[in-house]
Amino acid sequence: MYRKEFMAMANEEAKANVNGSDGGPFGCVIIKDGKVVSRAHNQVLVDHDPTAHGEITAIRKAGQALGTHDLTGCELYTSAMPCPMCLSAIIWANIKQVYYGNTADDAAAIGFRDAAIYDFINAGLKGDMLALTQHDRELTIGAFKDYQSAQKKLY
Ligand SMILES: Nc1ccnc(=O)[nH]1
Repeated sequence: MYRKEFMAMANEEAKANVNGSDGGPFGCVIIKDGKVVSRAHNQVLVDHDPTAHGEITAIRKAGQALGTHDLTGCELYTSAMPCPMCLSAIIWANIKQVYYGNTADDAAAIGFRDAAIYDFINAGLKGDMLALTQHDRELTIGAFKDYQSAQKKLY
């Protein structure tokens, strides 16, 4: 169930980057059983890490706090609509509930590319944002096959 106090907390994290200079104005809080597991803001600039979005940083901290990569049962509050990278990370983490404040268009209005990346994906990964081409599958497929065989031996 949505609780405004947690969105306010995510917003406080976002505002920390308006006054400070760790990165963009994005904050995130992860909740489990009504308790804060982690809170974080965008650290792209301070970490020299383009993946250090508020959501990714909060997921990393939650994994450390809970001792697992599986955040089943957690809820995520973010001050802005997750970008495609963060959306994927949230799904990989098995988080099933996300509450967000600002929209991707709001982020575009202050110069962030979230909406442009969604447009690229919706256009079937075609366009000049990224050249994405497949090569030499016969070279790379072996690791997948070996992984599958090894896993099967475990059961
Ligand atoms: N939703 C977001 C977009 C960009 N950066 C972030 O940290 N979060």
